Amino acid sequence: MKQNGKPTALIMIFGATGDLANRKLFPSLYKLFEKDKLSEQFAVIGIARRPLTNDEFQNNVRKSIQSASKDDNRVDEFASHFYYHSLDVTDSDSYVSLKKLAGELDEHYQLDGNRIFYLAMAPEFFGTIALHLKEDGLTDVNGFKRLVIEKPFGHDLESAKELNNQIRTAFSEDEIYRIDHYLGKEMVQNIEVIRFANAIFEPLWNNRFISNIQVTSSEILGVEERGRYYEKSGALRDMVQNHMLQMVALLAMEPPIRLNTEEIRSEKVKVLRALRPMEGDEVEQYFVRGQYGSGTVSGEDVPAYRNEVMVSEESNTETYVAGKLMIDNFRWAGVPIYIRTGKRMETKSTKIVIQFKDIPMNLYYRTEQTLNPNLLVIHIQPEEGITLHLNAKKAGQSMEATPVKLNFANKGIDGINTPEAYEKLLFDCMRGDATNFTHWDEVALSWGFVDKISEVWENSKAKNFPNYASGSVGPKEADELLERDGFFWWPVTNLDVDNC
Ligand SMILES: NC(=O)C1=CN([C@@H]2O[C@H](COP(=O)(O)OP(=O)(O)OC[C@H]3O[C@@H](n4cnc5c(N)ncnc54)[C@H](OP(=O)(O)O)[C@@H]3O)[C@@H](O)[C@H]2O)C=CC1
Ligand SMILES: O=C1O[C@H](COP(=O)(O)O)[C@@H](O)[C@H](O)[C@H]1O
Repeated sequence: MKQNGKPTALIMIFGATGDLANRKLFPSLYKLFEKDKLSEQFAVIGIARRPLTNDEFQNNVRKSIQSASKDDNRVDEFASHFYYHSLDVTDSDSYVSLKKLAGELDEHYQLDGNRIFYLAMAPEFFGTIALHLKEDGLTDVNGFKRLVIEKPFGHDLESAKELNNQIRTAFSEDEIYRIDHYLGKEMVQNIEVIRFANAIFEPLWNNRFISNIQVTSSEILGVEERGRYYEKSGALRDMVQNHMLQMVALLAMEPPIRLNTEEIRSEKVKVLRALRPMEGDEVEQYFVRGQYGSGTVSGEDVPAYRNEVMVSEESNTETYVAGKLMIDNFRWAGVPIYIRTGKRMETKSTKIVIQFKDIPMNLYYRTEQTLNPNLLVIHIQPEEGITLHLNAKKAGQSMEATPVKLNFANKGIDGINTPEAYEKLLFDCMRGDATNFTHWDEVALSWGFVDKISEVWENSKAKNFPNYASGSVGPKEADELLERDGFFWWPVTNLDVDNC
């Protein structure tokens, strides 16, 4: 049910005193409220163990959105919708009082029994919470019930299946919203539009015209305080299984017959099914792992991964992955899709470069000039936009060609203030649009692919770790991966919209 077309719901945030809730969820909800996308009929119950009064919790909420707003009255009004319930999620008894509070708020705000359960907690609790929600009757409602679940969704295919079975006892697949925050990014959502709304791209979007695709997501940050989690995860599970493969699926999928959740997901699933599987001894041929050593980042000396807090001095965990993916279907046969992601790199940048094949005959050969390949660059972050690299005539008497760039930058458009990924995703969830969340089939196929690689890496110690310095572009083996195919990584720094 909606009020003036706006969604109404009771949102229960499990892990409401944590980092994610404070840094992302409260500010995103506030943005929706400020933009008048939330009706007055909403309430939030924050859940965590530590004892807090409603007033203390509302103060925390106010603090978390301080930088997002100057309007104190709006902030107070927003915070008044927040309630706190202290509960240990493993303690069966405490769900009874949570149910009572939920019922009272439902009535007070006339929420029509709509409930969103947002699990912003460590994944080991996901199954327990879902079971309690069902057993203790919190999911017995007249309205909709939706479960929003954070990553990581399992550690491998087997554990992901186990977790999925647990949450499926309480929620059906279409009630589960598995967050991949990359799917909430403006320019990731734009991939579909660039491809399917432009006559000049879609006819060329195949192995006849594209020579290779490069997807880079590099970070300046190291592992920070997340050593305990990251040691068991590594870049493969942390970034490749989800964000990187999701971007690849969007780039490679067939045009869906309709722009709805089922059709788009079904096309993405087909891409993941077509990923060329690797046998154990092929992993080294297709994938490169790296771990950062000490170095200088943005003028500051930083320690090696092995010297970070909660990290073993002999850690075999990768903080960098580069890989070559082959999609064995009619459209993509023979086109390598290279991916790379790493921590403590020289720059923060997520970019997609589509490199087109050279034209069949270079008419400008007499000038002994090598033409640059046409590139379409999709700038995901920090800058958002598109650059098309072309060749044009150099001004003057000669017929020499010179590279030119056509740019579109989101920030160049008046009034555009791209919403944060979490803002978009929360709104989608409230509206019941699951397109930008991952379906179980996508999760299972991604784990199936990644498990092959992690099995090999876990059973063979990387002899050369650390193999790249903090602040660098990663290990040399990643360059060799492309050199073997006659390609090179397009440097992400020179392709910026701002540099054009
Ligand atoms: N932080 C981020 O940017 C991102 C986080 N995630 C994922 O989101 C989830 C939460 O991350 P994050 O916010 O960083 O984690 P934090 O460690 O900061 O927060 C954990 C929260 O869980 C609560 N909690 C812990 N144990 C219990 C318990 N037994 N019963 C009730 N509450 C409990 C804690 O409060 P208390 O101690 O008071 O009980 C706290 O509110 C994780 O799955 C993480 O992987 C995903 C992407 C980004
Ligand atoms: O999910 C994760 O993503 C972040 C990178 O996200 P971005 O939006 O800043 O590109 C990464 O730092 C983190 O390790 C990972 O868990």
